Formats: sequence, structure tokens, C-alpha cells
Amino acid sequence: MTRPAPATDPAPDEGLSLHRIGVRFGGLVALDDVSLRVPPGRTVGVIGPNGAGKTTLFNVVCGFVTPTSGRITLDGRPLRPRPHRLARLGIARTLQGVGLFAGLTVLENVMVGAEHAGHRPESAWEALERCGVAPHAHAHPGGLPYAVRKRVALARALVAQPRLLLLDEPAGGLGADEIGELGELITGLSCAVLLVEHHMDLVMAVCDEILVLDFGKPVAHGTPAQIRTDEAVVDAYLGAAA
Ligand SMILES: Nc1ncnc2c1ncn2[C@@H]1O[C@H](COP(=O)(O)OP(=O)(O)OP(=O)(O)O)[C@@H](O)[C@H]1O
Repeated sequence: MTRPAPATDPAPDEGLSLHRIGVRFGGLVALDDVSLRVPPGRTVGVIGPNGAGKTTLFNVVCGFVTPTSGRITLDGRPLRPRPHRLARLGIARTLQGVGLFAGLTVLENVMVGAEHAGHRPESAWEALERCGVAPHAHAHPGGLPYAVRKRVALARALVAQPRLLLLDEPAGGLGADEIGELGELITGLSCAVLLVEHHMDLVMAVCDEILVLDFGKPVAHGTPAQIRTDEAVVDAYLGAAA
């Protein structure tokens, strides 16, 4: 499931970069001096125990949370993310859970994503096929298994042809086989991916690099092989699961 490395290294400021991001909620420090780069075509994972700040980091990139300190750049240019402007920037996301429109069919749900991003509605079929859910196109999401609905949500994000895909706990609620298939799908993507996830097998299989947070602080950053053997990470988080 390992992703082929891009043929050339991206330029140093290409892609999304977080520079020394801090977030406070009143007296609570949710993120403390966190820097991270997601270059084009790479998959970067963010892991850590409950309350480590992973969702907050995701929300900073989506524009739901404004950092207290630090800055964000996209291709070296300052970026102030706003949720309603993400599509225009070429950024798509999936949410924890599913978040589909119950009153629309699978196809219509994905067509909404296409239209929102300014793409032809017909491109929805490609996204459905890519995510293996085209046979369910005319069904309503409510009657479909959870794993299928998650794939539809992924299709809705991919139909926007994003340069950067943000995945918030995509393995949540899936079984082992379904997680394996999700991993295959992620490794086949050509866009950059920022993955926030608890499921270590998936993270280790699909990520080019991983940032580990604990109490909002970066405690390690490296390739899956480096993270797996990092003593601080094993002690604080991975334990025997590594
Ligand atoms: N809107 C908020 N207001 C106040 N505190 C918050 C808010 N959002 C998050 N927090 C706190 O910030 C810290 C980091 O939370 P966050 O949800 O980012 O962690 P997480 O790593 O995603 O955890 P989990 O794995 O449980 O989802 C926690 O202590 C949380 O209680």
C-alpha cells in the first residue's frame, strides 16, 4: 500500500505550510508552536492521544478556528482560511462521520460537490466510480452501509479535484477490510493529503510523513519508520500498537 514517491521534490514553499501555529481556548493551550508542511502529492498524517490538538489543527486549516499565533501559507503566499472559500483554493475536506444530504441520492450528493467547485455535474460519475460507489448512485444514503456512505463523502470531496484533501478520521467506524480498501484509495490519490487519524495501521501505510502531537505540542515528526521507533512516541502514544 506504500505510495510511490513523486518524481521530483516539490519546491520548498510549494503546498500548504503552517508556521509556528498556536491556539488558545481561554486558558487552555490547544496548539503550541506547531509547524507542518503538506507538499504537493504527499500524504502527511497527524496523530496523538485524545485531546492532543489534532481536530484543532484540522479546524485551523479549514478556517473554523483562528490561530492565536503563527501563520499559514499556500505556495508561499499568506493564507487566511475561510470554510466557504476552501473550494476556491483547491482544498476539499471530509468530516468525522459522514455528513451527506439525506434527502438527495448518492449521485445528487456528489453533484452538489461538483457544482460547488465549479465542475461539470457529469464529473460526479467519475468520482463515484473512483470510490467504488457508482452502483449506489440512485440510492439515498440513509439505506446504505456506513462504509459505503463514507466512500460517497470521499467522492463528494474528490469531485472538486482538490490540490489538497483534508481527511478527518476517515477510518472511524470502519472494519479492518474496509480500512484496507480506504488505504488503497488514499495511496492512489495524486493530490496532497492531510490525514488526522487514530487508526495506526492506516496512518503508517499511507503517510509519507507523520506529525505527533501531545497536549498540543509537537513531540515527533518524521517518516512512518522513524515514528514507529521513536521512544517518546512509543511511550506516550503508540505503546504495543507500534
Ligand atoms: N472550542 C473549544 N473550546 C474550548 N476548548 C476546546 C475547544 N476545542 C477543543 N478544545 C480543547 O482543546 C484540546 C484539544 O482538542 P482537540 O479536539 O483538538 O484534540 P484531538 O487530538 O482532536 O482529540 P480527539 O482525538 O479526542 O478528537 C482539548 O483539551 C479540548 O478539550
